[in-house]
Amino acid sequence: MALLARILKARLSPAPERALGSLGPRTPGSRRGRGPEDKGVGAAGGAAGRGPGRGTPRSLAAMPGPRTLANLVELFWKDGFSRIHEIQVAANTHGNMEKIFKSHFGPQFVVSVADRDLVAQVLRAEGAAPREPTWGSWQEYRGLTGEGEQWLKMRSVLRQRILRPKDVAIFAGEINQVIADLIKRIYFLKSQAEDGETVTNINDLFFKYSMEGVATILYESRLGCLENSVPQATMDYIEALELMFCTFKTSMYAGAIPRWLRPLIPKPWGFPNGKHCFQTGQIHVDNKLRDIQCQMDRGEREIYANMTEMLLAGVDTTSFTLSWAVYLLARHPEVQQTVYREIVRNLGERHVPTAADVPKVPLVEALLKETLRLFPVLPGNGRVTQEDLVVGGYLIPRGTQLALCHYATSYEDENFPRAKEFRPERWLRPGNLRRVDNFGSIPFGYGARSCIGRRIAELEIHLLVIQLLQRFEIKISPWTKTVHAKTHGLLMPEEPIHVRFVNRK
Ligand code: HEM
Repeated sequence: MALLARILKARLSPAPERALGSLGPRTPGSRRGRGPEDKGVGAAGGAAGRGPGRGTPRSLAAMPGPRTLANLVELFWKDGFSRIHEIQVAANTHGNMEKIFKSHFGPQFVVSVADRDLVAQVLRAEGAAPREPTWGSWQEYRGLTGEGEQWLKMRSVLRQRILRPKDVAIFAGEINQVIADLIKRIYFLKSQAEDGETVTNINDLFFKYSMEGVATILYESRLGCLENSVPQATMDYIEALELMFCTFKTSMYAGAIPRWLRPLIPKPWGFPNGKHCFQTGQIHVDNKLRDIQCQMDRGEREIYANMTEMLLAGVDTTSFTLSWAVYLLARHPEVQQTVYREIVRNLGERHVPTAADVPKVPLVEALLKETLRLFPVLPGNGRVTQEDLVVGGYLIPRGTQLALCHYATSYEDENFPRAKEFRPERWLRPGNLRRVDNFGSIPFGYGARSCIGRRIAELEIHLLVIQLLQRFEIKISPWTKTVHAKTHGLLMPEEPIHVRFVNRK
């Protein structure tokens, strides 16, 4: 049954929601809300953690950080927004004092936390409905799904349906159909290439795969993204999505421009295509509603908004991750060979995998974790403190925007020995693969606000990687040099990646 149908069914007979009373204040490091899996990462609780002393907390005035003017020059003049991830690492390597630092982005004030234990402390102290910063135009879009109680209600329904691997396992059949179409498309593109092997700009291919995959799961309808001739309505939708992602960066700039200056600057921060995407999502949801003849007396708006949000959140994130994974495999043939051997040994050369097969190839799971450690599509998670917190010895007042810099923590040798190296096998230590509280690398976030589509993304990526490697040896094209990452809202390849898909005998 499509995810939408499952959610609607749940809405008609809602499962008991978490008491909203638990939204109340929380002391830092409080153990409330800890799940059974919530272990590991030693001294994260309380106001402890690395940083200045444990006595009376210092005020924000004493916190280090770049000067406002220097920061604006870095961001606007030197295009620092594209290098947010590198700036995180640079700040982090200047010593413990700068594992927590403050910055002004025009009217925005942000405290960045670039230390594994401090990040753990902040996330563990969260309430039931953590708030994210609303910066620039994203706010207009997020307004659709709401915050606080409204968000918590809808999320509690979604959460019960798609947050565990076994919940999403039933979508494997649909995902495999999309994979079959993707593989057909690869053969077609290869046949068009001069050398019969090269596929240019693989992210374009994976964008279409991710979009088709998420739409299939959410709406139980196919968009035709992977067909040779893509339907016009789908083309319009793809265009709207692409434009929408492009506005992310401009909206970040806009958020950093003081309000009084905005009337003087032409408006780049509108979110015109959000509306378009919302409408397209609505058409699909409406179709599905008619299909199952379900009468909804309340909550339709929330469902449209959540479904649209899921589609938006599930396309670029998955496609960039796939592009990075394939790039890393192509750049590291020895790793690719080891993963391939494990697949053949445990699943065979042509067996179409199910969700139950994935744990039989732990190296495929490790490959995804290592890819996301090196290239976390969201290089940081944002939060707004809901009460006063003491972090790293500083008193952070309620309502402060926090940037949790997990790109920086992912590149710390202390957290991951030889952190710059691509070594998927580092995740194979017992208990490491499925641990959710390795705060050094939390590419899907953590806690109540963490990625709701995580299990869908993992299934889409695991099943695809297995089948790609069963069929092809992936080699880097001579046209692709070293590809660097840039932050454009998400951490994405700076140049297009071209690879050769060489048929296996
Ligand atoms: C590799 C792929 C993906 C990555 C790395 C990723 C990562 C993330 C991260 C880091 C967050 C914020 C977490 C936080 O603030 O703690 C997030 C939120 C979210 N993700 Fe994903 N995501 C991926 C795929 C998906 C997919 C496939 C979907 C939908 C099908 C999805 C839906 C969402 C939604 C709806 C939110 C907002 C959650 C909320 O605010 O309640 N994501 N994701």
